[in-house]
Amino acid sequence: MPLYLVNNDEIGVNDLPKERRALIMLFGGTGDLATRKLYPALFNLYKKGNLRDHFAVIGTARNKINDAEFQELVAKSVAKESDDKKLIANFASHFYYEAHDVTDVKHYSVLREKADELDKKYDLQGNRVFYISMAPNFFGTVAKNLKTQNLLTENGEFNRLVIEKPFGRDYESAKQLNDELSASFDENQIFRIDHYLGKEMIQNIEAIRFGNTIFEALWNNRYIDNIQITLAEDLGVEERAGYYDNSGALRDMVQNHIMQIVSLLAMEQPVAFKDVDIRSEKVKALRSLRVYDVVEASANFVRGQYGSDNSNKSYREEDGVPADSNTETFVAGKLLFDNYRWSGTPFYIRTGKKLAGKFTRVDVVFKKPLVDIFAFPQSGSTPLNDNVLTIFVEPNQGFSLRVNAKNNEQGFHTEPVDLEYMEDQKNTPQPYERLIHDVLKGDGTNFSSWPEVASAWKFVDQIRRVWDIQQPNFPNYIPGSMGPVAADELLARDHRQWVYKINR
Ligand SMILES: NC(=O)C1=CN([C@@H]2O[C@H](COP(=O)(O)OP(=O)(O)OC[C@H]3O[C@@H](n4cnc5c(N)ncnc54)[C@H](OP(=O)(O)O)[C@@H]3O)[C@@H](O)[C@H]2O)C=CC1
Ligand SMILES: O=C1O[C@H](COP(=O)(O)O)[C@@H](O)[C@H](O)[C@H]1O
Repeated sequence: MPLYLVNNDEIGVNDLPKERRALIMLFGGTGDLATRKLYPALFNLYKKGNLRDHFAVIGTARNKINDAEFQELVAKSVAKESDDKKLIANFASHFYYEAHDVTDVKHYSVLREKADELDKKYDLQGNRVFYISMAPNFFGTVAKNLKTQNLLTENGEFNRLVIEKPFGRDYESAKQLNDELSASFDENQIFRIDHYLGKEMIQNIEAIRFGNTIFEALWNNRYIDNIQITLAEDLGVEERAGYYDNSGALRDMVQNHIMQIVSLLAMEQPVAFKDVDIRSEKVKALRSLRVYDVVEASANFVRGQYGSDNSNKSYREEDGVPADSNTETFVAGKLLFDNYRWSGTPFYIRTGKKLAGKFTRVDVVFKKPLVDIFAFPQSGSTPLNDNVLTIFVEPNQGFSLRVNAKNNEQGFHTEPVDLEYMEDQKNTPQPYERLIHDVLKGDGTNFSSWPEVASAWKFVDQIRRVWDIQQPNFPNYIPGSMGPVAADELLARDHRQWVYKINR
C-alpha cells in the first residue's frame, strides 16, 4: 500500500478534470492585475476543463462599459494563450459587466440581481467567489457590503472571498483589516493571495522535504549550517512608484513572500498534507522566530537603495519617487529560530530591485564532515566543499545537490559536483491559475492564514521601527550588483558567504 496520498478530487467523470461550478464576482475587473494575470489564469482553467459550461464572471469597476466591450477586453487579454478564436469567444461569453462604485451601497442590489440571474442561467447552485482586485483600502468596505447587502448565498456549497496584497502595512493595520473581513466572512472563507505560494518550486519545498528521507533526516541544526533565500529582481520600481515608495522592500517582499518561504522551510512535518495541518505547522514555526529588539534588529538587518550608473536612473530619479526618498529597495537579514530544530542555524534572506538578474532561489548549506580525512597537506587535496541543496524557483525550475567527489585524475583529489534536475516548464501552470483553482476547490494550503500574517508583521514591525528612527546612507548599491557591501558583511561576520555571488 503506497504511503502517498492521491488527490481524487482532481478527476471528474470520463477522466476529465472536475468541473468547478461558480459565479466569480471580480471587483477591479478592468485593472492591471485582472487583465494581465486573472483572465489568462481563468482562460487556462477553461482550456483544461476545470471551468466549463457552469461558470460566469461579473466584472466591476466605475468605468461605464457594456458587456460586449468587457468581453472584448477579456478576449484581448487572453489572446496570447490560444490561437483558437472560437474557444476564446466562448470563454468571453461567460463574462458580464456592471459599472459599480464599491463605496456606493445602493449598487450592491444591482450586483445581487445580476448574480441571481446568472446563477439560474448557468445553474451555478449558489457557489460564489468574490475576488477583490483593487487597492487595499477598499478590501474592508467591499467585504462588509457583500454581507450586509445579501450577496452571500444560503443555498450554495460555498461563498469565498479572495483578497489581494498588501494585507496591511503593519500589524495594527493588518489586524484592523482582518477584523473588518472577519465581521463578514469566516477565516475558512478568506483566501489571502500570496502568489509565491502558487509557484511550482515553492510548492515543491514540501515534496522535497517530506518525500525524501535523505533530506528530512538531515533537516535540522545538527546537519544544516545555514539556509539562504534570495528573491532578486533586475527591474526597478517601474510604474509602481506611488505604491512602492510607501511600502519598500521589507513590506513588499519580506513580510509576505519571504516569510512564507521561511515558514515552509522551517516548519515541522504536518500531520497530513492538508491545509489545516500545514497552516498550523507554519504558524508554529513563525511563532518561534526570534522577534528582535532594537540592538538585534540593527545588527541583523541591512537595507539598501539603488543609485545610478551609465544606463540606469537611481531610485530617487524614478518617476513618482521623491528626490529625498529613504525607501529601501533592498533588504538582507539574518533570522534566528528559538526552537529545538533550528536553534543556532541562521536563515539569511535577501531581496531587492535592480540587482544582477531576475532569480529566486533557496540554498540549503549543510555542515561539513566533522573530520576531513582528505585534508593532509601532502595529499595536495583542496578542502571539502559545503554540500548545498539549491532549489531554483525562477527563472529555471528545479534543484541541484552539490556533493564532493573524487576527480578522475592521478592521485586523490576531491572536487564539488552538482547532481541536477531541471523541470520542463512548458506545461507548468502559472501561479494565479493554480491559486484560483485552489479557491474553487476550497483548498487553503497555498494561502496565508491570519495567524501567519500576524506573526510575520510582528517580526517585520520591529525592523521597521528601528529603521524609521535611523537615517540611512542612500543610495548605497549600484544597479546590476547584488546589493550593498553590508549584505556580504552580514554573512562574513559569521564566517560565511552567500552561495550565489557575483564579483564586485
Ligand atoms: N498589478 C499587479 O501586477 C499586482 C497587483 N496586486 C494587487 O492587486 C490589486 C489590484 O491592483 P491593480 O490591478 O494593479 O490595480 P489597478 O489600479 O490597475 O486597478 C484597480 C481597479 O479597481 C477599479 N476601481 C478603482 N476604484 C474603484 C471604485 N471606487 N469602485 C469600483 N472600482 C474601482 C479600477 O477601475 P475604475 O478606475 O474604472 O473604477 C480598476 O478596475 C491591488 O491590491 C494590488 O496591490 C498584487 C500583485 C501584483
Ligand atoms: O509581490 C510582488 O512581487 C513582484 C515579484 O514577483 P515575481 O513573481 O515576478 O517574482 C515584485 O516585483 C513586486 O514589487 C511585489 O509587489
